[in-house]
Amino acid sequence: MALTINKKAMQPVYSASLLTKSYHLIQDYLAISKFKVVAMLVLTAWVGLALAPDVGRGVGVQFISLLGIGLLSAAAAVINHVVDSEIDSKMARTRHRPVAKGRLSKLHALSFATVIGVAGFIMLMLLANTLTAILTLFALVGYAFIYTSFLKRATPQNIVIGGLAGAMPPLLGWVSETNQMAAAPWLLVMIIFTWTPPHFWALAIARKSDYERAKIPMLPVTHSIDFCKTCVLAYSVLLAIVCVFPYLIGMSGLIYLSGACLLNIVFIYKAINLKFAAKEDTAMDLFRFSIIHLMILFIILFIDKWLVI
Ligand code: HEM
Ligand SMILES: CC(C)=CCC/C(C)=C/CC/C(C)=C/COP(=O)(O)OP(=O)(O)O
Repeated sequence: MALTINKKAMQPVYSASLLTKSYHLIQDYLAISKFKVVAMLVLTAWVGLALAPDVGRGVGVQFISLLGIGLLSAAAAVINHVVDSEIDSKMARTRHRPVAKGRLSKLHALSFATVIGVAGFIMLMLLANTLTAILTLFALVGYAFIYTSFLKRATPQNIVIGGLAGAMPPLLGWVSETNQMAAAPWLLVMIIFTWTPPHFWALAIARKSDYERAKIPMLPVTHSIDFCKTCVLAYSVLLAIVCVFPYLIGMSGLIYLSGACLLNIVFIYKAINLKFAAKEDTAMDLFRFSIIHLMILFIILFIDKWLVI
């Protein structure tokens, strides 16, 4: 009798703790996948796909192609958490990450990366094409191994060179449709490639002491904060120029051009502020704006192409 009562009393407690455990595990999986970054990568891949010549593929197949690109990007992010766990544990911004903190073992994280990575690759092979699968795999290797294991620790130009991997998704989206390379999507790659240095260096300025402590040669550490601010300003001007090219080659129209100019004026204004009139939060403000900038820019690219005649 006592046993039955106990059993009944324990059952809800057991279920609740299982539920809590699963919830925390999912939270950790999302964190090591850099879920928000991957969402942005998939947005840029989607715009690349949407701007490609229509070859009559179904929406379902397009969705699976984007899912494949997203899963391989997430796998790259998980490998980054494993390779960087020692560095992450030394930095205030990253020390609570699941692998750095020891909540997830490296083996557990790598198994997760393998499952989602293989799933993503198979999706691309079966429902997109081999070229997309191979290019996405190159991007994974570029970020997870070349940038994370080597460049990040080797040179202050780490994120300039390594940025190419994160800039690839518009090309991947385009190629998933057409099964061939073209010049136009490379312009979109160039936009993200030029956007990455001011995006990251703004954060690195605000978090310089973190990188010093972890002995990572980020630009504000190896050179000065002042020099880094000059580079941010120079790249924001370069970004404004590169953003005009989709209009110049006839890929996008006046809606895109107006939106891009407005966004880039704000970007340059904030970069000038950072260089000449910085307050405590100016660098983080620019970092946050860079994310909004890229998101709106790609949404405008889509609107310009599809919703306007
Ligand atoms: C080598 C290239 C890049 C570097 C070094 C870099 C670096 C970073 C860092 C350090 C953060 C802060 C993460 C945190 O708060 O824990 C961040 C956030 C973010 N990055 Fe980048 N990034 C790069 C490329 C990209 C690309 C290509 C995209 C998208 C197209 C992107 C989108 C984002 C987004 C959306 C966030 C905010 C994430 C959040 O709020 O959790 N980044 N980036
Ligand atoms: C297949 C494909 C498209 C792969 C690209 C994957 C990817 C997640 C790119 C984003 C780049 C990024 C967030 C870099 C920050 O790494 P960090 O180690 O400098 O930053 P952290 O200190 O926040 O980890």
